[in-house]
Amino acid sequence: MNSSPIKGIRRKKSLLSEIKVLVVGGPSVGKSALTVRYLTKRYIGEYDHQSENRYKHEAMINGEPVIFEILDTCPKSDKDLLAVDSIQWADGFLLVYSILDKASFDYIQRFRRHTGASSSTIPCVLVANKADMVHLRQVPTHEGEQLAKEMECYFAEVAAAEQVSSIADAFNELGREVHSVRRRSKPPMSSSSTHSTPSLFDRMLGSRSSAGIGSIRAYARGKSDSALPKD
Ligand SMILES: Nc1nc2c(ncn2[C@@H]2O[C@H](COP(=O)(O)OP(=O)(O)OP(=O)(O)O)[C@@H](O)[C@H]2O)c(=O)[nH]1
Repeated sequence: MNSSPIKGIRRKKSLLSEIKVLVVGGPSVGKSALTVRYLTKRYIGEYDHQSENRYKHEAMINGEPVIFEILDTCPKSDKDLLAVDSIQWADGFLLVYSILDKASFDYIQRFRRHTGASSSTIPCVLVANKADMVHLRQVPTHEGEQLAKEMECYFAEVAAAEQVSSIADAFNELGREVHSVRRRSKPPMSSSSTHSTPSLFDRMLGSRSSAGIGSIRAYARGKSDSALPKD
């Protein structure tokens, strides 16, 4: 696995706003299935588990065209939290666990402790995948809801295997959160300017004198939607 994915990305000058999304979660929770569902509307059952994948995708957020740059990560094990440079790179985290796998829920909680991630430090959304297999559920809905409440972020139970629009909703919600942070952290700029959100690393540096990452700055509380959306 390339531990430094950022270096591999050739940055072109673009008039569009870019939103860099890190898809985070333990092994086999469905990160690739969700990402490809979002990008192509198709479900592909099996993916290469050896390498990270990067994608670019144009979308409309708040009526504005944006480029989503998506890094679909590939941890080697439940213990493998992501490299710092991947974390620094991101404008937002799409946090994924599987409702069938308690260890994958624990992975997100460890990632949260590792990074201090919450919507008050960096935009994030929490997605519980494989909701088509409720009979094998290991993580109750209320535990996902509770974690999202603590992180002040959007939450949805979804099934990459069966749904399209609910997965797009999660990516779009993350895009809106990133936009919201940018609006709050920057003075108005001309519409032809490109934008970038202060990275988590910038925020960490900016918070050295304060109590921790979580104390840097709060912004709009995300909404929570625990119901399995019907496409
Ligand atoms: N039942 C069900 N299976 C799913 C769903 N999404 C993904 N899967 C299956 O879960 C397995 C893992 O999916 P991936 O998308 O490769 O998971 P990943 O998180 O990218 O895996 P790594 O790259 O190893 O970290 C595959 O067999 C998928 O077919 C879902 O919504 N429901």
